[in-house]
Amino acid sequence: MHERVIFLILLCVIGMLCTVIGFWRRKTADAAFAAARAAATAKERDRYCRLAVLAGHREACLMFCFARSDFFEDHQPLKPFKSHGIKVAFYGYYYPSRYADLIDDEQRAFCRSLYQFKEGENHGIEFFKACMSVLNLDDAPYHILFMPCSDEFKYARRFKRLDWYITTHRPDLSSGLYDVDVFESRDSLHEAKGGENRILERNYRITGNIEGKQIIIVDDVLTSGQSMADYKEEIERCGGKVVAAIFYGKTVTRPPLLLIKAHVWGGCIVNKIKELTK
Ligand SMILES: O=C(O)c1cc(=O)[nH]c(=O)n1[C@@H]1O[C@H](COP(=O)(O)O)[C@@H](O)[C@H]1O
Repeated sequence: MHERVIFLILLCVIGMLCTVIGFWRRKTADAAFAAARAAATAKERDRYCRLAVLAGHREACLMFCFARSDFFEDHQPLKPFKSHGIKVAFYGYYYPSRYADLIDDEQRAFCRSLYQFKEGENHGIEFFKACMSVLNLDDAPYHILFMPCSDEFKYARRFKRLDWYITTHRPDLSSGLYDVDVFESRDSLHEAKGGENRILERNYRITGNIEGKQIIIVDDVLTSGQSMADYKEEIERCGGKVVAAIFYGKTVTRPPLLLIKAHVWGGCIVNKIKELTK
């Protein structure tokens, strides 16, 4: 009986200790995360962000991962890679707006320029030139096909200045802006349900003659690559051959939080060992 009481008291003490430690751990994590968000320099931001990750802050994990895209991403801007059997290059990482508080000024500025490209306020010529040059294709001429978007108006507004640039400045290329008829509006793709298995409704048809042409696809954002693969299928059905695709942005991927935590904990342990063995 006596032992039982002692055991229960011990359990209560342990429970209370865990609650207090958990409370202060959360407070520390919140404070470190707030400091990371307010940090004036990248170094300070990195330091506080690491502290917040060590204290288990979820959003800090994402912030840390977005700051180290060179480590966590499989693909880097302007470094071509293969996706769905297509050679692909992109200009920079796109961070969806829900992550706006977790990225730095430079990343935010890039996303702003991407939105401006989507809205037709940014012509995208720098993006186009940069991506085309890293593709290293040497079998011109190539025919450029733009990805049909949610309606005809947005399609023309987004790509008309690239069409102008290609027709006036690039004798090695031809523009297929008018090869595609976007005949009805559809919902924005990222709102479509089903993730990578979503059913894509085609709101366009290819009306131009692309038979035998070597095609390069141009789009604003690459996320899963599903719409690129679907467009490739339709282009090939019409007799074109897709040789590459370029994107203004690639949606950043989110590795498992455990991987991010392991990276930060690993770095912390290595630093401590270095300090002790100095
Ligand atoms: O404008 C969109 O629908 C859109 C928003 C967004 O946050 N992410 C995004 O990828 N998209 C569009 O979705 C298409 C790419 O999606 P995936 O087919 O998954 O690669 C592109 O045409 C983008 O314009």
